[in-house]
Amino acid sequence: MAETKEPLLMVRGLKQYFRVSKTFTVKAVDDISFDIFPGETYGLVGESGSGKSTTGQAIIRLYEPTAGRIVFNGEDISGNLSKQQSAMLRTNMQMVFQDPMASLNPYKKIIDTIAMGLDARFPHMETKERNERVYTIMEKVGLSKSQANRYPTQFSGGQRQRVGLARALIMNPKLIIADEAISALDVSIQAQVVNLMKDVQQETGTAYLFIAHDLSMVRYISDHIGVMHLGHLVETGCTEEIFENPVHPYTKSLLSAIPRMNPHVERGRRPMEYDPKAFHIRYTEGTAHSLTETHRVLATDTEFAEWTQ
Ligand SMILES: Nc1ncnc2c1ncn2[C@@H]1O[C@H](COP(=O)(O)OP(=O)(O)OP(=O)(O)O)[C@@H](O)[C@H]1O
Repeated sequence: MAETKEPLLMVRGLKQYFRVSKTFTVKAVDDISFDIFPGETYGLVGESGSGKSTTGQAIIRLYEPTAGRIVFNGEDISGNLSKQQSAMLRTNMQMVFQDPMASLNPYKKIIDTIAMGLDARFPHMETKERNERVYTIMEKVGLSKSQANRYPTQFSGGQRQRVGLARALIMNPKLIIADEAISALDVSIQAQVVNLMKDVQQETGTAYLFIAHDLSMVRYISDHIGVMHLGHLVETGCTEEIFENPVHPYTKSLLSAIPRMNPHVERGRRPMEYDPKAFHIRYTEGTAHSLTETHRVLATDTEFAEWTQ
């Protein structure tokens, strides 16, 4: 079981603030902690602006974290990175973005886009081997070798996202951060890409940080889920626990907003009002050997007692 292993990624007290003016600081991510285990998927959900993307970007070190610790693959990567740590990160952690068209260079052939990581990391690799590796990975994501010399505009949205996944997979990463990777796709294509991601995970053992707002897809792919609201991780636990027994009012409100076919259920949607400043992390440390094993909720002691009665 995943929980008996050491976490692949440990995030502790991560804060990512942006100073936008002399007097105003955006607390995009405010003191969040969670673990991702090797080969598992951690779904990060929450409304727009809740800090999901910033969390992913801080983890892959597009930013210098304001505070907190990020331990990845046994290395503390929260401070200044050594050359060796940067190389480790560029190989073992990859990102797949929301808009495949915007993240692919339209003037670059697919073969060269997919090989970008290889070219940077192994500049002296023989062309034959490099191309063979690209063809293998293309096949893995359901693209054919004959498409390698085409340009992004010659692909559909779903195919472009397969290219994005191939570009990440070619480095054989331990963690892929998929930031709204399926949101721009048609619903039927979303399912195909998510199934592909699951298959790839089975085969390669890569872990995912799956950032999304579509809760049904998140439920389908994730082992654990974290719910973000206004920069806070208000609740985290295993997927079934969160869906079957949500504790935090925000999670309840988010789940109640999933569209249902039944009109009576539709009427039961609940708005959510609470003052996030009044909350603190009730369960910061799990009593068992892993943090994510404990269903953690951001709440005051009294509120927590009330919800769990
Ligand atoms: N570089 C930045 N400078 C200033 N503010 C930022 C920056 N990046 C993000 N923010 C702010 O941080 C907050 C969180 O943004 P973030 O993009 O992480 O949210 P999100 O949950 O991913 O939302 P979405 O789903 O819309 O992308 C927002 O208020 C955003 O405006």
